[in-house]
Amino acid sequence: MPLLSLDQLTFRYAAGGPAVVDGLCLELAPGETLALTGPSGCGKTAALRLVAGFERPQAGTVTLEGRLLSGPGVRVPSPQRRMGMVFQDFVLFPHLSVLENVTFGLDALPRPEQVARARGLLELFGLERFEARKPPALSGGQRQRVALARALALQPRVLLLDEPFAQLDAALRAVARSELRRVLQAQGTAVLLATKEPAEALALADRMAVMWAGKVAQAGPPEAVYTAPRNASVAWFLGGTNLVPGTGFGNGARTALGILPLRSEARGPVLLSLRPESLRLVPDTDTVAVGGALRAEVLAREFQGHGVEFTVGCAGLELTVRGPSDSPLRPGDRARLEVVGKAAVLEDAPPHARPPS
Ligand SMILES: Nc1ncnc2c1ncn2[C@@H]1O[C@H](COP(=O)(O)OP(=O)(O)OP(=O)(O)O)[C@@H](O)[C@H]1O
Repeated sequence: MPLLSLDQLTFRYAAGGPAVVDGLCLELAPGETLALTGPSGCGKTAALRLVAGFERPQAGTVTLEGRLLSGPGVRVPSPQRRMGMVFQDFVLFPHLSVLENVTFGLDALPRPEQVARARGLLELFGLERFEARKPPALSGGQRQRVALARALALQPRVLLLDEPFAQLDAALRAVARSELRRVLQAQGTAVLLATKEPAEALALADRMAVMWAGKVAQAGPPEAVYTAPRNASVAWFLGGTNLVPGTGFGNGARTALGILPLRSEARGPVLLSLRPESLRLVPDTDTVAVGGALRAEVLAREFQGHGVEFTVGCAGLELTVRGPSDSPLRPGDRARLEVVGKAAVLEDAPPHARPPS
């Protein structure tokens, strides 16, 4: 039995307004981290607020361990849901020490147990040296970890995290991410995480659900969703892609780039997603044309530190290609393009098969 179920959950902020959560169905297994991801405004926060009990759905249900929390005529108040929450604007008590912040709400336990539990969590987050400090004397990242420790100290059945790393810089975010993953694994806590950073969802989640306009566009393990996006929106959201129309003939498709191997079988007109890392650019130093090689021209080059992203023109298509940061290629250079990965078959209709608008 899933720990938490959302079934056909539908929510509008105003009567007659748009459904910001639109028939949402999700299940969270015990100990699982499920990331809700998708572009800004797709309804991630609204979904978390419905689970937390801050909002009342107009239709559908929220069930925890078989108990109805929200549904027709039922609304269990938020404090009785025993969920831990760290939302974007998490608040610590500034006048209390770190230790007192983490033991806050553990009144039912004898003081030595409160302190032992809080110290155990502070240690897991590498915060043991700061237990006597007050939040204003901590960095943003340290405060963030105290907020997470405080939420976990209450041993919630489900931890709801809404953009928990929003206030951290990129380097600190990567550290906090791996730290949180380690702590969650050690604690076995089930987590529903909302993030608009695809990298965060890909790195942290056991399963992810990409949301689009209040609905789940695609759900599954991060590797599966990344390598086989269902449609162009999901492919774009998870790190950009190249859309290539073609004609499928089983496990391959004829395209302007030649015959491409496919991740799944397709026949007839198809739209394919070819990730930028599935393409490779080789400087074209030969004066003689190489049989079968695709000729490309570098149109633009963006240095990204860990690599370079090129825009190239090839066979009438404009493509994005990732390359190593020391690539000598510059705009205007000619190059050869090699396809080194498989293309994913999208559900979207290819351009020429779309009905005229
Ligand atoms: N209090 C409100 N009243 C009316 N509409 C709202 C309210 N809060 C949010 N919305 C709208 O509901 C939709 C979903 O918002 P939500 O905050 O759930 O999106 P999100 O996916 O969490 O976005 P972000 O990643 O930017 O936090 C948006 O169109 C937003 O403008």
